[in-house]
Amino acid sequence: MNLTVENVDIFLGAKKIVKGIDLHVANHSFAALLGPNGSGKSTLLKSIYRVLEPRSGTIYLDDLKMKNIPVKEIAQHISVVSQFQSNSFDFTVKEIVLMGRTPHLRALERESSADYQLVDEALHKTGLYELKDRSISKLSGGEKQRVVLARAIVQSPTLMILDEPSNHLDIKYQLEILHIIKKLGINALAALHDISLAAQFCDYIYFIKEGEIKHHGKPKEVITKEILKEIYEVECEVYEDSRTNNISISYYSI
Ligand SMILES: Nc1ncnc2c1ncn2[C@@H]1O[C@H](COP(=O)(O)OP(=O)(O)OP(=O)(O)O)[C@@H](O)[C@H]1O
Repeated sequence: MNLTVENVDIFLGAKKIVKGIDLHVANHSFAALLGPNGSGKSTLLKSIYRVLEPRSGTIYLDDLKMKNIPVKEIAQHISVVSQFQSNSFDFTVKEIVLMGRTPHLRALERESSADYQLVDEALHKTGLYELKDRSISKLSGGEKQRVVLARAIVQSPTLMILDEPSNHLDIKYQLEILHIIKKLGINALAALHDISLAAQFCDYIYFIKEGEIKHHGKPKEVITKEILKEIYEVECEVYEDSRTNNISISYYSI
């Protein structure tokens, strides 16, 4: 499903944290939300996956207002990858991943062999198959992060919302997780901190600062030293690697 955020304001307590944001993720694209600590990325994402209610503005899935769509139906379309919540310590990896099928089951319906097949595929994709019978409490931070991604994949979403999905991951798995998301070919919106990786994998970038979208565009249009200085207050040079065509950024020390 396509996501449209229209003129959204979000308050936390008395403070306006997100200010008049417009954003659009459509046509199987992968968009990144980039910005400094405290700029409002998680707050905006939480309003999209309905943990926070915007004070004003409208969020649409296709042309339906999100607040009018039943929660179960939303869960059939949107999956969320955020930080792992540690309240599921008794479950195995496979059991947690299987929970991703719940929105697609009727009351008391048992999972079918097709559901288990999806789980096995997601475990292979995320490099977790060997760990499938291990208790979630016995995983490293990065392994838990991959379990959350695997569960989100088996949910078969048409829109994935990710809040710093590669936070705990080493570089191999950062590359893999972004590659997996890209290959899903669905709409995805991810808050990220690594600008070069966002440039490499994302189709479109939104730069947020102090709760406002300051710039947006294709990676090569908006990842410039001038914009990075404005957003992050650091000096840098932006290069294009002639062999890979990827953007690389060299920062000056402060
Ligand atoms: N309950 C609250 N009341 C007031 N302000 C809050 C509350 N919760 C968070 N904030 C503030 O809201 C701002 C936005 O936080 P948010 O988590 O959305 O930022 P972020 O861009 O995701 O940051 P990071 O990159 O550090 O994860 C921060 O300045 C934070 O201190």
